[in-house]
Amino acid sequence: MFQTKKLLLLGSGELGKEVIIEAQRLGVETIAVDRYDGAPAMSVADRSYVIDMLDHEKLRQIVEWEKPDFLVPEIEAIATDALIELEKEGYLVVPTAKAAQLTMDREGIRRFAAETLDIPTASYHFADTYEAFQEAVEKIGFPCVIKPLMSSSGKGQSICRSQEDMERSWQIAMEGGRVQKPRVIVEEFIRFDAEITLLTVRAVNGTFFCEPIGHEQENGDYVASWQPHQLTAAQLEQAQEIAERITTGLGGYGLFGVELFLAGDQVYFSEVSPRPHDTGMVTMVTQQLSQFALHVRAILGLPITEIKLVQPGATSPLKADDAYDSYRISGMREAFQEPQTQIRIFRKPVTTAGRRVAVALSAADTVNEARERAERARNRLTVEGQG
Ligand SMILES: Nc1ncnc2c1ncn2[C@@H]1O[C@H](COP(=O)(O)OP(=O)(O)OP(=O)(O)O)[C@@H](O)[C@H]1O
Ligand SMILES: NCC(=O)N[C@@H]1O[C@H](COP(=O)([O-])[O-])[C@@H](O)[C@H]1O
Ligand SMILES: [Mg+2]
Repeated sequence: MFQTKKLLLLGSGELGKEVIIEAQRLGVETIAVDRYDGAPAMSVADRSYVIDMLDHEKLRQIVEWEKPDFLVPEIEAIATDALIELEKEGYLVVPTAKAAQLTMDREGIRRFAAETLDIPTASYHFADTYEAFQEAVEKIGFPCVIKPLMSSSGKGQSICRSQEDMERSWQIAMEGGRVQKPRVIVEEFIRFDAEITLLTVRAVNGTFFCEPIGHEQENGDYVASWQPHQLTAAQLEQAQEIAERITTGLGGYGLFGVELFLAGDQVYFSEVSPRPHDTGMVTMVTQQLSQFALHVRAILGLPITEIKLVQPGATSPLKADDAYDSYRISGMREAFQEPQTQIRIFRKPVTTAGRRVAVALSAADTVNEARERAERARNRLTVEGQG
């Protein structure tokens, strides 16, 4: 029998699917877990489980049953207190249980970055009643950004521009959060020139940075990403210093997506994913080792040498316009007219309005050309739904 390590993935979306593929390439046995059946990574894993990952006991049961060598969170919404316990019992949580716990909600990571590590961020306040929210908005001033503590891909997020927006912003946050805890972060609105993800790998032989990835967001969810994004020498130095400090603070081995805002000479930390990042899907066409391959190598305790950017590239995500119980994606023949273009179809079983279902990835001699190619390819794809 082939003896190998076992990796258990908590969260099985499009990013986890690529992690599993990379782990399998290195001979690792893979188990995918998510809250619903037919999640993308499940189709490529050795086996899978469907549980409520916020349920401490259920999570523990699966871990005790499978006894994995690596517990790899793929989303934030996990019973992280169970991960803390399991780590104490000797399980290896990627990158660390502390990283999973601090990034599970916005308060943990924001306080850690701004208050413990003294890293520059937008000013912020937390509120768990409408009255406290009103006070927080008053302190921060308009415009400000309102987000539920536990959400991702912009769910529940809004910009509050004036007194008239306040009730609406509170309501959006209450409906968009993942747990029914009425707590929000009110953030100063940063008028940034650009925002980037700095993929940072902590491996057995040191910390490595990928070329910065530029991206654009609409309603808190990404709509375009490209690599490289040119930074001035001063910006790059600050960005790498922030990334080094935050990832050292979280510890462990793995890849992190450090989200930063660039405003003039100032670099602000926004948040960090202790795992591959959606905007980092671009590395599947730009780097010799994608963010997923780097994550797996680092997790396994294997060394990383140079991270080579082979050519500029860009991504353009395809989102469903509505909720469909049954749907198909058409237009691949037309999309593939674009040179140096690939498509990843995630095969999510159902859609909701705005749910990401596929991504177009293009390479070119310049970032601009790659962006145009990816966007044209994605525009030729359509989500045709029923029900
Ligand atoms: N304080 C801010 N000032 C200006 N823009 C902001 C601010 N906070 C967030 N944004 C915008 O909203 C986007 C999403 O915010 P954030 O990353 O906090 O949300 P998220 O739900 O965690 O998204 P994801 O899970 O995709 O990373 C940011 O990338 C940025 O474009
Ligand atoms: N910004 C975080 C992010 O992109 N996470 C990715 O989206 C999946 C959830 O998608 P869903 O909400 O469509 O199920 C997650 O499992 C992960 O792969
Ligand atoms: Mg973000």
